[in-house]
Amino acid sequence: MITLTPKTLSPFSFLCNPIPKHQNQNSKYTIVTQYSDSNSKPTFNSNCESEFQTERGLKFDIGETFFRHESATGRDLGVLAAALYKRSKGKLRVLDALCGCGIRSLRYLIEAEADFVLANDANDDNRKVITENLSQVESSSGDDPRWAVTLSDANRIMTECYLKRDFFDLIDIDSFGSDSSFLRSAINALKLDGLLYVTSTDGFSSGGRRPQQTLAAYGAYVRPMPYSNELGLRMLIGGAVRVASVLGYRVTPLFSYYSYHGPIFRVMLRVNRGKLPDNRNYGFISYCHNCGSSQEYSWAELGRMSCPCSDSKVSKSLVVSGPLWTGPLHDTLYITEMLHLAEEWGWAGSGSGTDLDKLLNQMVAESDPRLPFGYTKLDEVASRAKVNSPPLRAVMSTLEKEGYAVSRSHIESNAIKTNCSMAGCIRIAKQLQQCSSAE
Ligand SMILES: C[S@@+](CC[C@H](N)C(=O)[O-])C[C@H]1O[C@@H](n2cnc3c(N)ncnc32)[C@H](O)[C@@H]1O
Repeated sequence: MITLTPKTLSPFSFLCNPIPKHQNQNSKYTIVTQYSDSNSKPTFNSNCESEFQTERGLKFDIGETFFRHESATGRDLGVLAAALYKRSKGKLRVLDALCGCGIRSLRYLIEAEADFVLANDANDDNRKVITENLSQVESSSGDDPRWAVTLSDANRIMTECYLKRDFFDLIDIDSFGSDSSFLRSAINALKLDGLLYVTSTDGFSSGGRRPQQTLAAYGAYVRPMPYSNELGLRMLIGGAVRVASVLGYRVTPLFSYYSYHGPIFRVMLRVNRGKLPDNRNYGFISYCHNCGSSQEYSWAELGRMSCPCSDSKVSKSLVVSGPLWTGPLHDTLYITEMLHLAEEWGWAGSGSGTDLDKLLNQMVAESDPRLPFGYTKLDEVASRAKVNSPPLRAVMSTLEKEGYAVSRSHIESNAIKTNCSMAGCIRIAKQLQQCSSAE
């Protein structure tokens, strides 16, 4: 058994040329450093110090592992995306690279019906609890193992898989802080058209207060803007775009999810052969503190940044972040199918009474291709219009009546996504104030 602590990590930076991937790669899984021992199935006994948890009806133990109840929604989304992948491809091999207690592995096995899950965590102490949890699932189906546990550094296990041409359909990177150091080996260990689910919890730098850190971790200089949490998602995707392109791959997001618990930024990416998008979807975003408008710039336009407002203070007022992913945050078709699957499973739809229902519906609405990046906070509109904060529903229905595209934002409750300018929103806020004063 090889057990490494994060400090013994090698970044494997010598691996510059990816091994060719084959879509239907069926090689037998042989490289795990430690298989679970299926003959010594543990029982859940009353001597356990920690109590069992349940999630979507599944029982599991967390022992002394790091576990966040608040991440259940992120796990729901991962399972839905994985289940759709399995339905369309007929096969699903998952690498849960930083598995904690193994709850994701369990859910990928049971709910997404993964054919095989490799549950890995660098912490040797987690072995018992991961194995206990996964032992609820038969360890093999015929001659084929259904799951295995390794206690290795994530980069090491992913690189070993890559070198053995043992590719996965889905790799889940649920890391502390930034995901950046795992991206290269994860992308290498994925099958073509595979899914990469990455997480970042370094909300401080995503908020734009640490541009030097975001530059180091994600290759993007990110400044504070009113929609900083969306920039955090765009920075995460942009970081993956950059690493993937070095290796000859391109990534596109299936969904992007922000949760204020943490805060946590999660994106599900599809990885395929390709290059950086041509001046599209990977560029710069500006925000003018003077007029509140935002713009997108390609690399070619870098020297020509200015704000449409003609105020002389403009150059001081304009802040720019990038390079970032500037394309869609969700794949409309995929997220819609996820919503339908959630309804089929009783996780969403009438009577489910869950936040997942609301979240998926908002994500579908957000994925309207007419909507630009960012969102407009109604408090900012009110402050610029010098009126009370306008009611969200009234603003949305006025915008719709005027022919604008509009949706709520899953990231910020009192904000809208719209293709109406800040000036237009200010006008509407003033009109609404006048109407309410006249009543
Ligand atoms: C955020 S927790 C995982 C939570 C789990 N995925 C869940 O949904 O409950 C991060 C885990 O990564 C493990 N870890 C930290 N650094 C690692 C590394 N370099 N390689 C593998 N595992 C690592 C920690 O032991 C911890 O269990």
